[in-house]
Amino acid sequence: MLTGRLPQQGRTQAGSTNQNYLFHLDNLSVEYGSVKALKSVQLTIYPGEILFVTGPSGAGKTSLLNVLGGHLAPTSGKAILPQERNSKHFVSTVFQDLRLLQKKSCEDNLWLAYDSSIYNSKNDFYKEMTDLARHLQVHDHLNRKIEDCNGGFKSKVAMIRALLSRPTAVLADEPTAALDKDNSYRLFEVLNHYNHKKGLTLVWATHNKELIKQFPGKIAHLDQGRLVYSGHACFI
Ligand SMILES: Nc1ncnc2c1ncn2[C@@H]1O[C@H](COP(=O)(O)OP(=O)(O)OP(=O)(O)O)[C@@H](O)[C@H]1O
Repeated sequence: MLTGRLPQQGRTQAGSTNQNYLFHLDNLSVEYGSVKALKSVQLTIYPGEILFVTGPSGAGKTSLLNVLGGHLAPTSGKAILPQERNSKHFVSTVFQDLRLLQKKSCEDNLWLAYDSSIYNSKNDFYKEMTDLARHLQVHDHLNRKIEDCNGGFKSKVAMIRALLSRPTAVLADEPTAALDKDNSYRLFEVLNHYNHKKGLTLVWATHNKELIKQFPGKIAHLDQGRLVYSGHACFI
């Protein structure tokens, strides 16, 4: 089994922020009317890191991912995002609701990620798509309509679509919520492989402590909108 790389690069000796980061949140807050979803969050994510965002329901995990993906503007503070600094960076988000086209087949949904400027040919894209589908054991049913698939199957399709866009970073919001233990591990192994092979940065909101223990990375733990712990996962 592949294991996660401990993310040391980009840190100065004293542990302070240097400029090689991918994402940087500076004293960032998000409010929805009177609800304070994120409070003065300070967070830096470096290229090639695996970061698990943890915390109880309502702690602010989705809000944090939405800020990182550029889908939600902070109420105050600053978010410095890779996709805004450099157009060669692409950040792909797997939302909790997956955002798949229900009436289309799985394969049609995956083809939405095809971009002729990043693939040499449609054959190359098709090969990568079928390889990923085989690893995640969905290859026999790619002609199924999304509306006819179960939740776990759909989350795998959404993750494959995200990876096919060859992103710098994947932001995934509870992607294993509908998966059993074996399928959760299988999905994470594929992501871990992309992390090792291609330096993919992964930010993963999850309640799944077993998964975190199995694949070492870092943790950002939120509680009522505050980032109360940021560091290596071995301390959970
Ligand atoms: N669009 C919104 N309008 C008003 N309040 C919101 C909105 N989105 C989130 N909230 C509130 O902001 C807080 C943080 O929500 P968020 O969804 O970011 O937390 P979470 O940790 O992802 O929760 P969960 O694990 O249940 O998905 C919660 O109190 C939530 O009710």
